[in-house]
Amino acid sequence: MSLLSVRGLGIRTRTGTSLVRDLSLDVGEGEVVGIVGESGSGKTMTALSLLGLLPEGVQVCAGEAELAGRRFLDGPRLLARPNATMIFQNPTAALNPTMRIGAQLVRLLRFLDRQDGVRRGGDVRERAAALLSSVGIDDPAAVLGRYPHQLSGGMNQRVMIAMAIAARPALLVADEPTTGLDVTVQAQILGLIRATVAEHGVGVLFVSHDMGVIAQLCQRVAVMYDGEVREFAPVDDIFHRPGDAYTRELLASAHDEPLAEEVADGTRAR
Ligand SMILES: Nc1ncnc2c1ncn2[C@@H]1O[C@H](COP(=O)(O)OP(=O)(O)OP(=O)(O)O)[C@@H](O)[C@H]1O
Repeated sequence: MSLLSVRGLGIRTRTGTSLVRDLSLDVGEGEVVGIVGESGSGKTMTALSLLGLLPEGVQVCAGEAELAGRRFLDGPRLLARPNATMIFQNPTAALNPTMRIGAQLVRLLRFLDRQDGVRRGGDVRERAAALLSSVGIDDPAAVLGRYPHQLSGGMNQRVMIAMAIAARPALLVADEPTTGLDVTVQAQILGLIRATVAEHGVGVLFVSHDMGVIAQLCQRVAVMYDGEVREFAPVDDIFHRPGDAYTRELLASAHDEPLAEEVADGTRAR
């Protein structure tokens, strides 16, 4: 059974411009599903709609979505907050610039405790430090005392991922989380997402315009063009047997012969 199931999703502006049409996809437990496509194809709107985070003036107009068997989206109505969290492209902007990392994490953990109605033992600051360790931050005590602008983009992205998994979501939605990071840091963050999937069994919906990143991380891929899914298939099919002319165009423009070889010889991590 799918963890996330989206059927016939439609998104439009309040003035009637259609942004996404009849989009269907699903994500299994422990699976990373990519959404790829050129700028403006509707990837971000799709991701935001699933968390009830569409910008002012943009709304879901059709379709339904279920997470772990519970319907949370029914046409324009968000029935419940899905057990999903989001990782954004620009972590430094997504964090509060005026608060130290420790204060932000403590506030989040207290909020989550209240939400769960659970009184957890242990010092909340220690739990915050443990959370940072779990995302590969070697000196959590020092990082807790810093402001976001005092950390690198990659470090802030680790903090964002720590915050995203603190809520123990069933689904992580990541929108270009490695765009703008240098290649080495990008590889580390992708490794962290992979490790998170392995450890917590979450499903991931991973938005990217980068076919290379998609090849490294995803098991299945939805290719979007102009608000529609043109092809939804296993990553090997997308790279080796693309069924849609637009997918072939996207691959050609990515100039990623080496990546296709990686997929073929199995050196690509899954
Ligand atoms: N706040 C908004 N109000 C109205 N239309 C919007 C808004 N934000 C984006 N759009 C439009 O929605 C369409 C889909 O945009 P979206 O951001 O989902 O594309 P994308 O595939 O994620 O592109 P990118 O890779 O550049 O982020 C585009 O035509 C865009 O202009």
